[in-house]
Amino acid sequence: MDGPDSFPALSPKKPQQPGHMVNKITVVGAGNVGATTAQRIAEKELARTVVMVDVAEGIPQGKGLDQWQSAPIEGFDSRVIGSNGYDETAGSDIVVITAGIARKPGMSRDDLLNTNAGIVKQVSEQIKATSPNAIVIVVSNPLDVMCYVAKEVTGFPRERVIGMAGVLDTARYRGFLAEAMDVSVRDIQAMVLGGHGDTMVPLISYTSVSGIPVTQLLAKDKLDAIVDRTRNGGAEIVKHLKTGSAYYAPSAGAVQMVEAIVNDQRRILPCAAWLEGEYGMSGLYLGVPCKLGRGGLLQVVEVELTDAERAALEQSAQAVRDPMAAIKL
Ligand SMILES: NC(=O)c1ccc[n+]([C@@H]2O[C@H](COP(=O)([O-])OP(=O)(O)OC[C@H]3O[C@@H](n4cnc5c(N)ncnc54)[C@H](O)[C@@H]3O)[C@@H](O)[C@H]2O)c1
Ligand SMILES: O=C(O)C[C@H](O)C(=O)O
Repeated sequence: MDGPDSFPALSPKKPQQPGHMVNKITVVGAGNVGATTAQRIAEKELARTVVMVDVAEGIPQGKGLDQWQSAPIEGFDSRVIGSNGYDETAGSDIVVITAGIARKPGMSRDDLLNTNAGIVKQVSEQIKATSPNAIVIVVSNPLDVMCYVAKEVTGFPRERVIGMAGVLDTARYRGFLAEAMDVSVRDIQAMVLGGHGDTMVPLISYTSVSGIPVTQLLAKDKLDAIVDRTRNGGAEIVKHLKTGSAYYAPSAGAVQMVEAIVNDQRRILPCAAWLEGEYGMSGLYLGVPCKLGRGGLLQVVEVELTDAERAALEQSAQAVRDPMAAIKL
């Protein structure tokens, strides 16, 4: 029968997703990365309440309300709220720190060091006081050093302070490879380790396409160009945007880590972890393969590296140690 009566009854756009939700997830910083992260967490229903906190008056409240008003359309029941304080965040299961300034064209991430160390210190003090059992995922740059600040100030164990960068760097690498070979991104397995800077280490020896070593499918010069583009992937976007840096892929990376923890997925993802002897190094954060599940960092996975990869990882570690030594907490 024609006409409006034949229309099916309106139903939520998406069926309920399988999986768990925790009680509360806080995202500190309601800017580009923070707001997008909060939205993705809510849309995936990873927490009953998602709290956005920012020092900018009205911004987290306005964005929180706006996101919550998308819930009837998108069909999610996570409640999103915004605040300028930490009372609403009390007892968070997970806190994602995105507060801090972003770089502009011509700047390196290390140029953000002093400003963001002050911001991450202040945020970490608040988290320690209000959510002492939270798992903290750091996104603010320079990433590896900001993880150190968060760990030092909260005093949380390494299992509960982890950094997001490797998932993003690996996603860029996988995307460039998929494009070059005209294959699905889903079929590219890869891992980018090291610090989140120009010295990061895309591991060609662990890069495959549905199990086929990438070196059998792509010429060396093309592969080298992709490795180079990956290392400069953040700067490429900063150059386009002119003000601010990437946030769609970074927020997706942070939420993949959140999801692995909330759903106890035990995924092996490249994350910044505090090293305690793994890869022959201690006393710094560095991107390494990590098993994530309930509790946060369950294990740092050690893999064999070629001599060249090991040397590159050492060099990348030094590029983290230098700015780390320059900050005073
Ligand atoms: N690790 C990564 O891979 C990665 C990826 C993208 C961005 N980043 C970094 O994430 C950070 C945020 O980037 P963005 O694009 O969202 O920047 P943005 O400027 O859009 O947002 C940052 C927000 O932080 C807020 N803020 C500042 N001080 C604060 C404080 N003390 N407490 C709470 N909020 C505070 C600001 O008001 C602002 O809203 C930057 O340092 C950027 O370099 C890291
Ligand atoms: O490049 C930046 O400054 C932001 C972020 O670290 C990125 O890699 O996109």
